[in-house]
Amino acid sequence: MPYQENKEFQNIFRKIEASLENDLPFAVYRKPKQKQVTAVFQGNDVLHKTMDFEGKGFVFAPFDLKENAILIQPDEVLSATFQIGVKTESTTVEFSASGKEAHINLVKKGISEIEKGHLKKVVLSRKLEVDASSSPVEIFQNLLNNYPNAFCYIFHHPKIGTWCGATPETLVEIKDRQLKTMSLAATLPFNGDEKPQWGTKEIEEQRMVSDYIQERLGPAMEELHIGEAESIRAGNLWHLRSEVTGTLSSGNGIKKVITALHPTPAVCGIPTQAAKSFILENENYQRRFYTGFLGELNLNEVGEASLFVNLRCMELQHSKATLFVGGGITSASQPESEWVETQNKSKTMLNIL
Ligand SMILES: C=C(O[C@@H]1C=C(C(=O)O)C=C[C@H]1O)C(=O)O
Repeated sequence: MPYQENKEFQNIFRKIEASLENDLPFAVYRKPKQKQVTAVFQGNDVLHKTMDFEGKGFVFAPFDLKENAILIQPDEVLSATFQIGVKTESTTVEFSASGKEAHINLVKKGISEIEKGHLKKVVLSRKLEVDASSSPVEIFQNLLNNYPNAFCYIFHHPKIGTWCGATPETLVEIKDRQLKTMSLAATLPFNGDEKPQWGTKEIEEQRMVSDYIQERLGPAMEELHIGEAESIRAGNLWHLRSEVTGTLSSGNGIKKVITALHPTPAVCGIPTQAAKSFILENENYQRRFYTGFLGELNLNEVGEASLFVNLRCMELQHSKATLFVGGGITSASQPESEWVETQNKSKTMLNIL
């Protein structure tokens, strides 16, 4: 078991190991920039679903909501402070070119749909399989140690599988009708302390996400404010992000906000339905929970939610890990660069395996 002095934390780790052994559902997570780790354990293996988002617990929703959002019921909730320990040595990751041709062809097809005027933006992704010698608990501890600014989680349900990740993207936080979200898009590699130089492609791509949030969320809000775009670092990458804040109009709740926002153009495209159909018909695999969302639902109080987009994530199966990576395609995209971008994104998980 990974070492943490804190007794509460050791207890959580032991319970994770016991739940994995007994094949019982749980979710353990730490919110961005916080020290507290929360663990939600369900006492039986029933697969609970929530469609109205009125359930209470930890929600784990797929990209395509038709497949239903899973809810881990909070039969036992524990929390502990996590002391950040040693970062994983950053090793040079050996990339595999497997899947390159298929991804490049997919991106070319996406660009051609955009050129024909059927789409403005589409997010295209792929999966890659690698060996994972560490245990799920060790992998989770590596995520906690390496990505303090991300939402780090591990999720297990015997009927769904084991997933974990460190996502930089908030879907939405709602408390007392106050809402917070973000408009996140565009990617450049992080090289030392150099500030990223954004081109018009990236600036335009992020503005499209902000415009979408304004358009979709605006009608449900008493007021909505979208901040200036700024560069934020996520592991070995830079992104462009605007903070979004506002007050929900009375009568509008979590379901309304989720329906308005998910799937955002940061993970799907514009227009939403056409981009989603293109993704479902053309990507070479099933996304399942990648680019879905996850987090607290009515857990501390009814009407409160703290939800994150499931990016920089992987599914763990025995000693294999399946990683999921994608990127936004616009008319200015170049297939080869989009391939490299997915390789760079895969480092977030490859670095800690
Ligand atoms: C789709 C992913 O990331 C999203 C796509 C981005 C982009 O196109 O530049 C940037 C951040 C995320 O909104 C992913 O990490 O797999």
